[in-house]
Amino acid sequence: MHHHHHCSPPHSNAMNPSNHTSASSPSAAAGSSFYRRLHFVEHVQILELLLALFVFIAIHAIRQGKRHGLAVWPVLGMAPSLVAGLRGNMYEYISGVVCRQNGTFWFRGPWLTSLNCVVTADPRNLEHLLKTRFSNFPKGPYFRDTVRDLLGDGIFNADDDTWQRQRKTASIEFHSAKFRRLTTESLLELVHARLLPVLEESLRASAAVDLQDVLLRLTFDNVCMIAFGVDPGCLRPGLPEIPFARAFEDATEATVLRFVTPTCVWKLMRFLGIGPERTLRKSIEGVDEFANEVIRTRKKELAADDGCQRSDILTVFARLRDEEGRPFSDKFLRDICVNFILAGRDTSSVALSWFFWLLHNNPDVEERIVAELCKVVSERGGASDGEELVFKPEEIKKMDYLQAAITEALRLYPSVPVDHKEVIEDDVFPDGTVLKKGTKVLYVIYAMGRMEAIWGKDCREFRPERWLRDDGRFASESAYKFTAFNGGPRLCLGKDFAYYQMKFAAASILYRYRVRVAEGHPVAPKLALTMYMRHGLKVNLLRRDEAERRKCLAKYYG
Ligand code: HEM
Repeated sequence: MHHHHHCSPPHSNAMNPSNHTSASSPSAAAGSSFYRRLHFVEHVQILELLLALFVFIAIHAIRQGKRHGLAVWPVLGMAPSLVAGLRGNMYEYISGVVCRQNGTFWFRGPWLTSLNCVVTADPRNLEHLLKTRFSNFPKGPYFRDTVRDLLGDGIFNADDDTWQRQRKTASIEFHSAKFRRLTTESLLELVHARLLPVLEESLRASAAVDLQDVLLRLTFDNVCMIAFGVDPGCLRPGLPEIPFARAFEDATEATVLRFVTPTCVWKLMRFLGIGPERTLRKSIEGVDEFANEVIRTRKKELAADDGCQRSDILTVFARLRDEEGRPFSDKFLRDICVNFILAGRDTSSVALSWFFWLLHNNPDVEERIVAELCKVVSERGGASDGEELVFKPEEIKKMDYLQAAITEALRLYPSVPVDHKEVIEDDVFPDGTVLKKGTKVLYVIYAMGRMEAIWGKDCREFRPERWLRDDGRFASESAYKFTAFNGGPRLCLGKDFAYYQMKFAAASILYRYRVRVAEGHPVAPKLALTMYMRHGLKVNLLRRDEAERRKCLAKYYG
């Protein structure tokens, strides 16, 4: 692997002082002109002076930009440059900067804000951060403070012991046979009794449908079944609004808003109960109401019948005892469930939405997936049962090309486009970046999927083949290069489940339908912690019949 992230010719280290000499010449020129002008001071308009000063500062800021990646303005830091990014695609914009700076740069926020941070997309730094020096890079107090009202002490928001204990228990659970049965059964029910009928209805009515919305409903219902053992029923004909889902979404959005609001401002708003903080309090009440009801019912159930067959997260944790032999509090059980719902709610559906959009633009890949599905079905022996066909878990496992195509979609459109950590003790990144205690580190997962240094010249192409070995089997990549699921001890716990879910849903849809994006539908990422499609994904469905499936099979396996 090569480590230089050359998108532009190699240039000096960001900290290199040698640039200072060249930076001082415009200052000298501006200075002498300043004194010359002082002679005629009565004639000089204040406005003109200010203009000169501005030009001087602008030249200096832009020169600094050459070294630091973005222009650095007095007082405002790099913030003005971001406005340019806000108008276009912010992720692309940041990727461009990080690429030009060889993988890492310092973002300088406006004075008196806490926005200074190191931005990186260098696999060496990622390995250092996520694995080698894991304990030196927790989520940190800033993050915890900001999301505590919604997430409490749940796994997403916890560090150290609180995190470790939940991680261990949940990890054992996620790898148990019982849990696997729960995921396959819940998904079978959701896809066949709910997803396919909704899609069939849209086909029959020849009406466009927002596939992202439908998929979001699917995974929300699914993760609630996994976490709570309860199906909230978002994915139903007519696509009804479910108060719990609404409350959950509002609470997440209002929490995210805190990250772009100065801390003292949102804390004051919370104290006064106004603005988005009012919405947040109300929606958290909505979430808690639902959660507490489920927890109450479950505890009664468990007390009445110890041999209860459930294997959802809530049941598993409700049975556990802490070191002193006491059961966990209802509040802690609530935190655990809410965190799992947040983690597993939108990531898979958003990934699938980008996946279907990429297929629309790459019909060859779509045909090859269909060919693989047909091949797997043909290996069953016996009759293939047409429209009623249900993929079996061992068949899903055999679909290497589909796995590669979904992974390739996640490389280009990672559901979590940026993530962050905080530095506990002074440290140095493998690329030489010096980190002081308390520094915030942003890692740009989105940019990492588009770096020539990592993926080669065709890094921007959708090419599932890059994930396949010569024998056609899927070959995974280092978690520090392909970072969509995070890496190290905090690797996504739901990764295997997510793949199963995405593959099962995608296979079931593609076997029956051709998914065409509605003409002229605008596609752009939304600026949020999860990479939603800003305008959803309006699609028309066309029936894929047996003749067409055979054609695909013949083309690739004939
Ligand atoms: C395409 C789908 C998914 C992607 C791309 C994804 C990605 C990620 C990422 C990037 C993280 C690290 C977040 C952080 O620490 O800041 C994470 C953590 C986590 N994910 Fe996923 N995820 C997906 C699906 C799921 C699903 C379906 C579940 C559960 C049902 C899940 C459960 C979790 C949990 C519990 C964590 C926290 C792990 C820890 O902190 O120890 N994920 N995921």
